[in-house]
Amino acid sequence: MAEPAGSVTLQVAVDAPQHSGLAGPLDYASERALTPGSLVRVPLGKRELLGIVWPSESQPDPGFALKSVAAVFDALPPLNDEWCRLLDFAAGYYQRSVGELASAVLPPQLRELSPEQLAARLRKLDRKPASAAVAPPVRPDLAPEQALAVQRLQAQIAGAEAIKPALLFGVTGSGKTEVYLRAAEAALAAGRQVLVLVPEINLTPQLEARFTERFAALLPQPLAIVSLHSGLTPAQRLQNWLAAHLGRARLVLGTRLAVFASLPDLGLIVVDEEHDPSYKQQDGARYSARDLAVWRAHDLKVPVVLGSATPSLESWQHAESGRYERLTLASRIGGGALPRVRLFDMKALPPSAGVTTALTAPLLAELKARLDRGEQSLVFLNRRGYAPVLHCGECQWKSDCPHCSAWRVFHKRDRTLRCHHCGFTERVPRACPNCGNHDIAPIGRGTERLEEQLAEALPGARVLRIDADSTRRKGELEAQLKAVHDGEVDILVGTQMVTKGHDFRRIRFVAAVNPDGALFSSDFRAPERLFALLMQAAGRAGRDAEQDAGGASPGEMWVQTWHRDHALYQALARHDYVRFAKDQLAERQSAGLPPFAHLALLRAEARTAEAAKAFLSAAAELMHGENVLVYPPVPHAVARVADVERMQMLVEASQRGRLQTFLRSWVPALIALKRDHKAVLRWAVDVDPLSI
Ligand SMILES: Nc1ncnc2c1ncn2[C@@H]1O[C@H](COP(=O)(O)OP(=O)(O)OP(=O)(O)O)[C@@H](O)[C@H]1O
Ligand SMILES: [Zn+2]
Repeated sequence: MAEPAGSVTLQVAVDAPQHSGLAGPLDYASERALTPGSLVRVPLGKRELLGIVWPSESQPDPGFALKSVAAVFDALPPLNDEWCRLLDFAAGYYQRSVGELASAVLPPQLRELSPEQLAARLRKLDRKPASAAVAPPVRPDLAPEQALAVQRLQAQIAGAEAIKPALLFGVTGSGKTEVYLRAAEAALAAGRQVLVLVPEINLTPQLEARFTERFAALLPQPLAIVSLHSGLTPAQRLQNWLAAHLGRARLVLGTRLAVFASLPDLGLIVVDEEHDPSYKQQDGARYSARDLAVWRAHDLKVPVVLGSATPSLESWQHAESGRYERLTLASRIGGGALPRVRLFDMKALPPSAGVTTALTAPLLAELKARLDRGEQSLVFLNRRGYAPVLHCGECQWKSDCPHCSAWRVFHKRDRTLRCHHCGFTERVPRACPNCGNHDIAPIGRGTERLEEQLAEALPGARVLRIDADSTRRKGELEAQLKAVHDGEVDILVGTQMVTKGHDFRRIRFVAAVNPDGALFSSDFRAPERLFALLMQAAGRAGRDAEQDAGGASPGEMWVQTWHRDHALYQALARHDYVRFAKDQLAERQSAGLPPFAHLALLRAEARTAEAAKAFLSAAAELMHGENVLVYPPVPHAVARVADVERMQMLVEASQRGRLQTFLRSWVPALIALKRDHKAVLRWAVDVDPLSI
């Protein structure tokens, strides 16, 4: 029966911040019934916002006049149930409102366009020309281990095998990408869409090129292969999102936000470098795209592949317990050897002139020898800038940031002191601002200084630095990577930006010059991250087996360390992730840490540490007799940023369900509690926090 005009009550998810107390979808009146998942515009306070009609039971008459839906995006098919379930789950799990999460993950332009404008964009999609015809690609014959992995995945895709998340544990250069390509091919052939997630925007062009090369002939329709990440222009992002939503895009490649793409025929999810911390969103709704990918695949009963040479300990534990199926690629393509890892004992180094703590005499000699043979090398230092701090030898002044509990980093190129936390930037002073001494000097080194020192020590060498500073402008990174691939670079200096994922064919030698810092961090995940980073870095060396055969010197990695005997380095030297994981998991288990316990972190920020702490202490008071353990509030590792003090408090539960039950009642209580703590500027709950 058609209802009279204005009489339907709809639930609409809108971006009302959770802290406003408007947690769930809100009621609106509508002239006609709308399918759940329809996009609408609705009034909220003085504004008009994008909303999504949310699936719900039929609503009783509220007994008062509701505001009406202002406009309906009729031209756009509604988001489907599966998408709404994903949002519901993620919002609940990470303790945010559905509307807030939806607004964070939908293309920003959707919020700005009117229904007419959106309809015009949709028409524009129809006018996209098809790509030029290309020859079918040549596919390499699979190595035996690859073939086995592909076969297992194909069995799941074909429905011949029960669906179970697969952990593709493959050493660097073992051809994991080829396994993704074959699995994707099977899913595409079955008429399904494929979602491929990568941790870094930087890695998307390379991956897009590989997938396009493989599938361009199979998928000639316009927009059949698209990417989704925050580096796109708003118009591109909307276009690609729409293509996915309409089912035109068959293959979607993207960063963590792409896990929320609307994909009506989704049939396979790939998460490359699944251990990478970038999969965790670090503000707003702090979701883990990796974990949501696993949830989404489970919900849809489609296969998901998590790939890594150094899986997260969470995933590894699932493989050990049998919840995930482990698919192993133990050898490199072409039978190439993994690079030999040499732990270089800094204590044993005889003091000699001209030797700095990073560029030791033996390291320079090795780089020189490689240079003379025309081989490429990579020097890895995870710190950008020229030097982490400037120092006055007279009065001991240091270049601290006036707004943060951190040093300002010296950047020589533009002669600035820059705070990497709050961005505060000043010209480098000519003399010590404290005592006037002219002799102020940098302490320590970043990539910029390393680059300079290398160029001085090895005249004639073509040294290139790649880090966040050298790649600020669009296209710079691509150009720099191309120079490396084309052999126009002898020595590449870089941060972790260059250690991840790149298929460098010419690099034979990798040196990590100062990695010890993370060994003694208070964060229990620091060793896991360091190990992964160094394994990745090592993995950039000697990737081309033909060069091995061609008599080039063996691929090698040097680690300059003061702690040669540390178990982490010993495992690294043997490429023994399995042993490393076993040791770490034993430690985690005896300490009651994840994956054997489940954590949430309550963070609070205020002008004073006392105010932040008072809120956290009061929050702890709220939870009497609960099944969770609360640790005392502690300052954040960088306690003050931009004049704001940051405190945090850890909550631990033995089971995920218990933690969730607890959070469901605690978070609303925190919203109320905040009203009595006016000095608190911001607070947030981080579920499954990554850095502590
Ligand atoms: N079966 C195969 N035959 C020949 N070459 C292959 C095969 N599989 C992969 N390759 C090539 O081997 C190289 C390494 O593969 P790939 O980049 O997929 O490794 P990976 O396991 O993803 O490495 P990493 O973890 O270091 O990124 C690539 O250049 C790829 O084209
Ligand atoms: Zn600062």
